[in-house]
Amino acid sequence: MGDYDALLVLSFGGPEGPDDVMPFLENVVRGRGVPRERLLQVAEHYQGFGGVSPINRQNRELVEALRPVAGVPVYWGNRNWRPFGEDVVRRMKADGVRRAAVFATSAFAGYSSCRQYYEDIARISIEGGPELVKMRHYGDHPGFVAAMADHVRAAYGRLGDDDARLVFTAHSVPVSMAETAGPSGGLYEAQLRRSAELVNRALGREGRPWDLVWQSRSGPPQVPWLEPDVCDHLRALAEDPANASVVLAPIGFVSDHMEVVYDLDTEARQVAGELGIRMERAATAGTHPRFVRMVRELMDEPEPVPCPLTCCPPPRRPRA
Ligand SMILES: CC1=C(CCC(=O)O)c2cc3nc(cc4[nH]c(cc5[nH]c(cc1n2)c(C)c5CCC(=O)O)c(CCC(=O)O)c4C)C(CCC(=O)O)=C3C
Ligand SMILES: [Fe+2]
Repeated sequence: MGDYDALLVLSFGGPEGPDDVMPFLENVVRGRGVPRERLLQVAEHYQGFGGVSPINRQNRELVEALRPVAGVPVYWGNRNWRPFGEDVVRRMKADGVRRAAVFATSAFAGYSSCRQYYEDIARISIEGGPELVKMRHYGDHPGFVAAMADHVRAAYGRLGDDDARLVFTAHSVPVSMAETAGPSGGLYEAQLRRSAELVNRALGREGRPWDLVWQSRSGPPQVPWLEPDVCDHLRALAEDPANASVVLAPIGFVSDHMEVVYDLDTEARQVAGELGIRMERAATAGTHPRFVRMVRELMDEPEPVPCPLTCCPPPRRPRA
């Protein structure tokens, strides 16, 4: 349908050793007004894992899983760390690629999750190089929904408690960014809610409660971000003794990132333990075969209409 001669997996990138951590973080926050203290704190999270984020390994595994299904050569490049998108595009040009489907490792609308990938594409595109066509948002795709549902079901199985509270999480963003997501605003949260509802339904749990809460807040404290934070939510749930256990489902992430292994598996797990709540974290979509097949199905859809340039504008710099 889309007639692509290559597939480019475009991702965020992450450090792969202690010396990578600070240069990586400086790439991420360049000009974004993230306070120094927050940056040093996040650097500690990475150093606690030997300076290695799980994201690159997960992306390598995704690329390997895609090779036999994509039907075209598969490339991988990142915004913030090696292999950088700009270098990969030069290789694609040398290989004679003319028109590549771009699969961003972020499923939803919004500045960080969508617009920034369009900015990456504009920045890395070169004269005589491949045309780069970004695939659509896919949080509502049956492949993503089925993969998440399988992983949530497995978490319920490990917990052995069908009555565990189902708590979906996604990366918090500034309230102003959430309000301007999508052509008429609010689309990041609306898509996440829709996706959570579809997963809940796929589990045969319609009518039973689920929550969508936020994690990994950044930025200066005076800037409001989406709330409640997952740890505060666990504290609120603990007030009702009916909430003896919780399944956390990181629906806002397509693979394990530092935000998942630190903010959920380390921090939220500790809070749950202190509160006497039993907790299981569902796996991210990762290389679930249905999720992998989804990527090829996206390539077979009619070429997606690009988002209008007016939606998901970059945040205004907070004044120091
Ligand atoms: C919505 C969203 C996603 C989900 C969509 C998607 O998946 O793309 C996401 C993903 C990710 N965010 C990541 C890492 C970081 N994000 C930061 C900072 C920020 N994230 C934001 C939003 C999001 N981020 C925002 C509004 C900021 C404030 C600064 C700014 O406006 O840019 C910072 C700075 C330090 C801090 O945390 O304060 C880091 C290190 C990694 C890599 C993790 C790894 O290494 O495993 C990944 C996949
Ligand atoms: Fe982030």
